[in-house]
Amino acid sequence: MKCYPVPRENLVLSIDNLKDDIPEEYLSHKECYENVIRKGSVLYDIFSELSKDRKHKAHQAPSNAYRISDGIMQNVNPFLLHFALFVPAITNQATPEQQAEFLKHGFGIIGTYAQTELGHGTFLRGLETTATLDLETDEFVLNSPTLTSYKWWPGGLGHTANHCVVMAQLYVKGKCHGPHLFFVQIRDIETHEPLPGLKLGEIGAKMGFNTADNGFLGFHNFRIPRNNMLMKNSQVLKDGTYVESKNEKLTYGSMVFVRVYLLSDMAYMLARAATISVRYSAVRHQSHIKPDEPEVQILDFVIQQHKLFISIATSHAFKICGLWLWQTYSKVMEDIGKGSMDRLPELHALSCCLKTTSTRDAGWLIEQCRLACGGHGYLMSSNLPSLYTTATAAITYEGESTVLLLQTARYLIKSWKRAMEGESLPATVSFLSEYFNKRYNKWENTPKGIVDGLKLVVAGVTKMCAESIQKHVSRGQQYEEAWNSSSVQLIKASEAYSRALLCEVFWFEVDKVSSTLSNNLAVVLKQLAELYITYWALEKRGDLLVYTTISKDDLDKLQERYEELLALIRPNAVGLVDSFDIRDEILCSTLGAYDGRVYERMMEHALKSPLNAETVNQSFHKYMKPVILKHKI
Ligand SMILES: CCCCCCCCCC/C=C\CCCCCC(=O)SCCNC(=O)CCNC(=O)[C@H](O)C(C)(C)COP(=O)(O)OP(=O)(O)OC[C@H]1O[C@@H](n2cnc3c(N)ncnc32)[C@H](O)[C@@H]1OP(=O)(O)O
Ligand SMILES: Cc1cc2nc3c(=O)[nH]c(=O)nc-3n(C[C@H](O)[C@H](O)[C@H](O)COP(=O)(O)OP(=O)(O)OC[C@H]3O[C@@H](n4cnc5c(N)ncnc54)[C@H](O)[C@@H]3O)c2cc1C
Repeated sequence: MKCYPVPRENLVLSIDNLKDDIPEEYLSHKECYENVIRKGSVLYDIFSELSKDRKHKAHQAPSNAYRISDGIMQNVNPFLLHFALFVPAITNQATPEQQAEFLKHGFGIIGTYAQTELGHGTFLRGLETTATLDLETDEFVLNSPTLTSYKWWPGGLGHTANHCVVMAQLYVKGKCHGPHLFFVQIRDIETHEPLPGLKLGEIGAKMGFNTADNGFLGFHNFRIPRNNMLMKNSQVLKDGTYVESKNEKLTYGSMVFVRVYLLSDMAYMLARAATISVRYSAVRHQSHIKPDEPEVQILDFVIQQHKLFISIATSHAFKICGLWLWQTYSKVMEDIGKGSMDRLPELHALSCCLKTTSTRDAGWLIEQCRLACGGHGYLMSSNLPSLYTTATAAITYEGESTVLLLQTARYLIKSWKRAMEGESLPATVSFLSEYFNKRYNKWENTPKGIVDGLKLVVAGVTKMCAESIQKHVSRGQQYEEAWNSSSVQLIKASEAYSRALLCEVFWFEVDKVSSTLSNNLAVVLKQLAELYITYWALEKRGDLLVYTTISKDDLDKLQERYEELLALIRPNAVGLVDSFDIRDEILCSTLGAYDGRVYERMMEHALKSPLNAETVNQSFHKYMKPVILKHKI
């Protein structure tokens, strides 16, 4: 068996059969898939060795080794779900004995996480796949009773995975106990043929993610041993006794893991887009600032700095907040391991709003980076279009953004009620209790002052939501109807909360470590953090005018400071994206390569187009020429 040392980028990137002769955009849908499986299998082998060394734990931050695959795959790795959800679901939701059993083949099996169905993605209690206990045979019988109950979307499900964790409604002795997770083999290990009683396939071409092999799966009286239900939190005994979980939401734990992780993932996606667009903006000369001087680097246009520097700052914000959220996640997982669920609602609320904001921001900021590169940003060889379609998928997967923001709003409203009753609150929402004492505080035009102002916005909007719900209830609506009637404001409360969290954590984490950094580094990091906070104060000036004592004069001063920060960051802009340290082979961009040879790389890439293999394409003679000659005067 090949034995790899812990992979380093240069080891992985030096493996010849991981390189593409033809750029992926010129391959067919099927060739694309076959190509990523070819490369993914090599990486899977390497990462399997790596993961064995690291003994995957439920809440250990995944190594960033999988980032190397971004460069190799140049798209989504169909094996990703194995590492992102299948293994974490088993280590999170199965007993130790089951883990030993299900993972005994180590990386000899390839899994995915099959929860979403054709008819349901958000409303998990509405999932239709059933798992019914057969007491006589000590098995569960899995069925897809309707077309809408077919599993639909799981990554790697179409043609890659041979196992999956399936979420199905548990039926024991005629009673439904709600969604539970089951370990299911779906293909023969040797032949890879679908097992009898299954209908498997891929769901077709998508806006992006086209190498993720998202698939569908239907069950027809498919039997699995009773022991294949993941039984760490709830159990079904041999005699059919159902032992319920201490908290039914623990079943959803695997989703929390990915949501928490996505903050860091988006930091990395943005770092790539910022690197490409800032480097390109340093190379591209276009137009004049002073009429009698040569054409300038487009990075010297202040509006270009306004478009791009927020992406540099946001990448650092997400990276720092991602570490903070990861530490929170790990602590809560440890508490749950000791039997305490107290902080699970807080973790759920934090992960929901931060996953949503980070994926949404990554989407529009990557698009802003693309647009800032003009026509060349529209080329697939710039890699900006692919970064956009990959990042924006995350706004939907792992919990659709609107739905998750409403989850956080649920937590904010509950916290507001507790605050009004004088209860003490977790630190992440304790500012709600201080609203009435602080809402008329004098505005401070400092990063801390802005953070305090953003928190007042959260409290003010949350109060408005609570009053709106109460108003609808007093007019005769049921609470759930009143909730629905107030949902536009509830989304606003969650968005404001998420922004305040990001600004607060970014500023105070940077402030905390700055004394340990070299002066130059501390200065630049603080400039980025202040740019981020000032950017969002200006974006949210309307809310600040409503809920704080900020004045027009304060805002004018903030605008001035923001423009000062752009000028201060300009000399370091290229150095800042270079410090993301993303190699050309992983950046995969003709516009963003370290050596700045943009035009040469663009031409080299263009010549790889199959269309350029001949000077006259056969279609001229077949189709064009007859028409031209017919109409020739
Ligand atoms: C080498 C290593 C690599 C590793 C890398 C990892 C990186 C990852 C990068 C990308 C990876 C993969 C690409 C694609 C992956 C995509 C995978 C998927 O998409 S899997 C499917 C995801 N689906 C969802 O997220 C579904 C969203 N829906 C829900 O979560 C729930 O249905 C709901 C929250 C919307 C509704 O819950 P419901 O039960 O219907 O009821 P309520 O709304 O009333 O909530 C009741 C109660 O429960 C609490 N709750 C809900 N969810 C959770 C949770 N997850 N955790 C904890 N608590 C939860 C909620 O707060 C309520 O509590 P109350 O006390 O009653 O208020
Ligand atoms: C690229 C990609 C990869 C994926 N990978 C996987 C995977 O590996 N495994 C897996 O199981 N799933 C996967 N999914 C599925 C994904 O998790 C679902 O698409 C997601 O959970 C949303 O569910 P849905 O698509 O059914 O949309 P729906 O839930 O039908 O939502 C549609 C619209 O209705 C709105 N809506 C729904 N409920 C509410 C509500 N309560 N209040 C207000 N508005 C509401 C939503 O906001 C949304 O705008 C993937 C999806 C994508 C795009």
